[in-house]
Amino acid sequence: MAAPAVQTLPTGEVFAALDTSPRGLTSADATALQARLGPNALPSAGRTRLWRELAGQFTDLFAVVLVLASAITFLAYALQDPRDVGTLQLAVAILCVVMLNAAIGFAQEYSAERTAESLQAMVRHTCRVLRDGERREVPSQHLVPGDVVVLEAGDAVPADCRLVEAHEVSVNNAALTGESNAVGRTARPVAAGPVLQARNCVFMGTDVVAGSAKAVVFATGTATEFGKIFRLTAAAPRQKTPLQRQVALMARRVAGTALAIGALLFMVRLPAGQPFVETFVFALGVMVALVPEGLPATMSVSLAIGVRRMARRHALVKQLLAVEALGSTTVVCTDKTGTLTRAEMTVVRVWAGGAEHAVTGVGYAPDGEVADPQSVRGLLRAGALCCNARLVPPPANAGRYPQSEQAGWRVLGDTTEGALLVAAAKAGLDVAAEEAAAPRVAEYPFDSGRKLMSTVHKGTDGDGYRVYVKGAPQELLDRCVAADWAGECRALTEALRSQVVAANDELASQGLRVLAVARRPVPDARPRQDTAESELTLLGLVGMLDPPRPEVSEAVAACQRARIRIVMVTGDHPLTAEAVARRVGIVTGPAPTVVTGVEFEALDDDGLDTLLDRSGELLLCRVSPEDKMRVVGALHRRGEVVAVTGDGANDAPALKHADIGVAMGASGTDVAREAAVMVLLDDSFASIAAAVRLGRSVYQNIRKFLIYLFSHNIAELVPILAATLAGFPLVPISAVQILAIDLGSDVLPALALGAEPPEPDVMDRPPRSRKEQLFSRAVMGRILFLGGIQALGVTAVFFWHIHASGIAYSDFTKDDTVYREATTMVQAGIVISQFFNALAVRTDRQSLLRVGPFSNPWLLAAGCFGITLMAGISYLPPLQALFNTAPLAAGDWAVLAGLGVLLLVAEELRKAWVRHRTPADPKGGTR
Ligand SMILES: Nc1ncnc2c1ncn2[C@@H]1O[C@H](COP(=O)(O)OP(=O)(O)OP(=O)(O)O)[C@@H](O)[C@H]1O
Repeated sequence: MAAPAVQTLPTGEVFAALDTSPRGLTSADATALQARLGPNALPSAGRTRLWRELAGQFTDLFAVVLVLASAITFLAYALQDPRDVGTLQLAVAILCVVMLNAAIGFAQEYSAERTAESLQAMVRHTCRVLRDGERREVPSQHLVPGDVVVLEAGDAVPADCRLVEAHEVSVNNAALTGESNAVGRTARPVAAGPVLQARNCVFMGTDVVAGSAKAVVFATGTATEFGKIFRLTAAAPRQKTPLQRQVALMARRVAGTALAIGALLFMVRLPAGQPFVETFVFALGVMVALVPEGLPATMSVSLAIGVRRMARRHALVKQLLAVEALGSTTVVCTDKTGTLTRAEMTVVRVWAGGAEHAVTGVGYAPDGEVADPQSVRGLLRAGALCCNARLVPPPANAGRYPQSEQAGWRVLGDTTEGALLVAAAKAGLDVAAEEAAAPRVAEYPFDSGRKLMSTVHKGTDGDGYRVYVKGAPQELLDRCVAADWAGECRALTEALRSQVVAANDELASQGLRVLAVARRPVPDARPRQDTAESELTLLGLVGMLDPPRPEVSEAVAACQRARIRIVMVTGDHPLTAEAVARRVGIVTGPAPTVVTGVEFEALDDDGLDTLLDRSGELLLCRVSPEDKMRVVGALHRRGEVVAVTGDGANDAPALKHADIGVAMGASGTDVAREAAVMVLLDDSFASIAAAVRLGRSVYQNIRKFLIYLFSHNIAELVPILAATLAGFPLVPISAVQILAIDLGSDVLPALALGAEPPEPDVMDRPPRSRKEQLFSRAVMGRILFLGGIQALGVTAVFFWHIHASGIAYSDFTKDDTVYREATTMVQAGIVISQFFNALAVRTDRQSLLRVGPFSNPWLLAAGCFGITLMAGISYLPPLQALFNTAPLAAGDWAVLAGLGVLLLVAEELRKAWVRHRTPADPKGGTR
């Protein structure tokens, strides 16, 4: 197969040169060729990345600081005389911290990558291809050279192909050439030269941005031009979300504070007569212990859990950023067809010559009837000839599997067109025979800016050609000069025009999508588009029913409770839009603001701002993708966090511009899916609402474990400072004990908090402000409150135990049993109160009893693990030796448990007070 010459061949010779035919390959040939050539895919990234990822964990700033601290501690141990085994333990413990941290970070990144891969696999990558003379939809991986593919605006080009038919087609070759402007393509032969420059070829990795085409595949997989230049070298660095950056910044600040506290302790204790090396090692230990090592990893795990939960609710998030932004969404601009409705169009009314005709039947099965079919056959024939969609009958074995999804009739292509084909069949038309009798010679494809589509056909009686046009009635009516009135051609007078408009309004107000159909004769096969679409004769109107999705009303209500504004942005008629909006609950009031594309375009920026200022229900109808982009930009400027849905190729700019671009996974184009950060597998609005709910809960969960983790730092630090100030010669809790808490008993509850299910009232609050800092005053306040109670408790327990012994401060040594018991009580006190703390932080302002103290079993298990570990540290001799601890009496445990309960009660009282003070939580955010 001489690929370089393929561009020079006349279209008729392309098929033979590529061993195929205009009917495409046979399935058997395609399967055999696939077995020989392999799938049409590019190899995935090499495995070496794993090692790079692992190594990357040790180059992190925290890791470097900790490795240095460990090296200094080893050195200190070597210089000590006599050598203290505790110093060695500390050095080893710090190294363990580094290892553990690297392991968590690595596991998290590895699983995030696997998740991304499996999410990727959930999005369909299919293309339309002719096999055995029939149009089929197959996975792009199954393409082989010789396949004849059908391309439409919005498709990603699945392989390198030579065009054999091109209708106003243009492609974006940016991925291949860097040139981002759309370039026109033709089916005509071009001169020999580099294939990449051939204007009659399209290439894998590029997108069709307009028009439609038929093309023969000449190279697949690694043999494509894209495959040749494709190198999966270093993957693009993964962007950190603002939330991750905030946490990283905070962790760094805390690390800086820890360093300062370490230095302060060193300076305070040294003049108090403590030996230099020991004091230095102690200060270093405190510093290391206060650094929140596992925090960034816990944060990423929590985001990754959010991503997985969203995937389960049919929302695939391509960037972590979206998880975060979803939680603060304030406006959702949503499409109508497919998102709020099922996109299952059925023609129920046909209007022609002043009379309305009902059509019966549901779904795409052509079983039903058109009242008085004779009088609408011409209209339905024209509509059906001007379609690219195909009706697919149920498979032969469907009878055996009546429940199967495939059992019914399906539409391949646009469902609006599918409905027209079904209506034509119900009127007794054989569309295939009509197509054969009046073959199509040219096409001006549908685009949502023009809202029209036209095709040119050979006249059946051999006299010239006919143009058939279908599209939005308003647009089409403007181009009509006459109307077919029961077989008679009448001039379209103002009176007649108003009759058509009234019929259109009547159909639209029932929530029907209305299409007008028209025709005109032309002398030649390739009229200019503006000629083809002017001086038309109107044939009539077709009204289609597209029922709302049942789950949407509830999701709309949830968004309204969550004070998220829903703006419907549709290309449809205002009355259709309003009827559907009422049905799903987007419009409830008597007078929603309905703005059409024409009115919208007349608005300047100030006018647009005033429009958006008006609170209340807003419907934007008959708008183009450019208008959508403008509205997103204006909302964005006003500080709103905007989620916008899109499916077409020209929705891409709006999807990119929005905070959360949401593409339709089932019906959307490849281009839209690439531009979006979230893909809805089921196209449903309800999935957006579900994702917002999960996004909010991810943010809440992150706040929960931040409060949990940072509050215990206070409990670790305060007793040390108190002892230093009180002149007690030893530390109430050693660095190794602190590390045991940070890495032994605290990590799992923090992870369990990150996986908390959404709180029941998460959608009953307004969105969090975009400006709200993660470490808001409220969060800091809670850290101090909870940490303060713990700190006071354990400090009191320590000094009470020391004082009760009656021994003077200066007589205490490290080996003293009373000291070892006291220090064990401090450590156990923190572990136990952290268990209660974890329960306390589960809710922001609700009583824990409302969510149920036992509703997160992972958290309870993690807490029990921590307490068991602590019991081991207290009772097992080897651990006693390692941590310098002693066995506690039952009464001691009871006192410590009392401390935990006290913390929980204090927090419940605080929540009750907050609920009493701000019952409606008007500001949102800090709850
Ligand atoms: N295949 C088609 N051929 C001709 N006209 C069409 C076709 N599909 C839709 N239209 C007309 O164009 C109008 C706009 O359709 P378009 O698909 O751009 O709207 P949309 O913004 O996607 O609508 P929605 O919000 O309902 O999803 C429709 O109301 C219909 O009248």
